[in-house]
Amino acid sequence: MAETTTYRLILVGFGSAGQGLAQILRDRGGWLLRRYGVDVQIVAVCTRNRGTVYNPDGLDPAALLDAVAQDGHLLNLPGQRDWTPEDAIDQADADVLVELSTTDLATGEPATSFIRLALANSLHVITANKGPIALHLTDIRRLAAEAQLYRGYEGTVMSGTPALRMGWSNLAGCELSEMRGIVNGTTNYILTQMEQGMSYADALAEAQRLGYAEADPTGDVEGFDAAAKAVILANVLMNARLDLSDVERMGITTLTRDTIEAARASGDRWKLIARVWREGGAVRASVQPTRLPATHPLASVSGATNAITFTTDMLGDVTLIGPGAGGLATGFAVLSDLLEMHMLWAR
Ligand SMILES: NC(=O)C1=CN([C@@H]2O[C@H](COP(=O)(O)OP(=O)(O)OC[C@H]3O[C@@H](n4cnc5c(N)ncnc54)[C@H](OP(=O)(O)O)[C@@H]3O)[C@@H](O)[C@H]2O)C=CC1
Ligand SMILES: N[C@@H](CC=O)C(=O)O
Repeated sequence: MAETTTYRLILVGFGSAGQGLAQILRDRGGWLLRRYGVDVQIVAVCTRNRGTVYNPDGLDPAALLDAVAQDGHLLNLPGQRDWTPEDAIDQADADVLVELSTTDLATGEPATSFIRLALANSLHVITANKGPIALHLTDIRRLAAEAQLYRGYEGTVMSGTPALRMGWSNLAGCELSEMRGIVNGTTNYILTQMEQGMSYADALAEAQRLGYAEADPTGDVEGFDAAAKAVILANVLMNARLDLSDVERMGITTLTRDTIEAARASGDRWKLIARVWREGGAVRASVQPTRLPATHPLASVSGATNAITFTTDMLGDVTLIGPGAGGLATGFAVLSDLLEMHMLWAR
């Protein structure tokens, strides 16, 4: 019988992404144990308004999901705690903080403080929250290295589609001169629906219902989310030191249905394109709505699907396409970091 390693997770945030992870553990927990020898237990779930629960022997993912589906909260489950996330990080018997609270691109808080506290308390950290990684990556990396702990943030760019891992690991040894693509699922979904005749407001409401949009969708439609991802790509994969204010940014709110339909009538598509490139000794980044001819490789990338093309010195262009948003895809990103930690790092 292969050795089993147990990972006890504290989840901060149980929205679309947290529930996606719980679904994966509900449906694949046994398979993960057999296939990889990992026993992944959620021991604590902390939310802002929907309750906080703790069981040192593991909470049942199905019960967590049923409670949210039926009651809209966790307040009727056993294991209630009057805990803040800080209390959970201090008091729960756990190995990993999974930080999935709301992204705040102005301060990175409160997520960054949760992450710092977790690292100080000897917990590994996995997050899909773009605030801490776009704003405080250097500090988080340093704290994790000093404490000899894992920090994973694959889900911050293209959710479960491994854009960062592709650049960092699979393309290691190549020099990257440019990265460009569609890195926000919500806006790509909205643009695709508007091409079919749906109104902007209905398309946005649908993107929210499907769990693609940020809690404040201004972050999506005004291009801040894509700009944060451009910063993360630049800083992680090109060793840059960009801030959000360095990104030339324009969202999709200037595009009307008429503009989009007119482009479609002539075979073109509007896409929100993020671009990061080397220029002289500097790294630059932009996010702009761009009209693409139908023949362009990104023109047919539709819905919440994302795509990124890495321009490399040895392979030329390498393109990765896959889901860019959604609970299950983001839950998978967390799982992929956990398995990386298990397979390459923590053993
Ligand atoms: N959804 C997606 O497709 C993707 C999301 N991400 C990122 O993952 C994170 C989670 O996204 P998602 O699940 O969609 O977001 P949701 O808005 O669906 O859920 C956010 C969760 O965080 C909780 N929360 C917010 N603030 C606090 C706080 N101070 N303390 C404790 N809990 C808090 C909320 O509590 P309550 O339930 O009480 O409101 C809620 O449970 C975000 O940072 C997002 O940017 C990254 C990639 C893709
Ligand atoms: N709101 C984001 C979620 C993933 O990062 C998006 O739509 O891409």
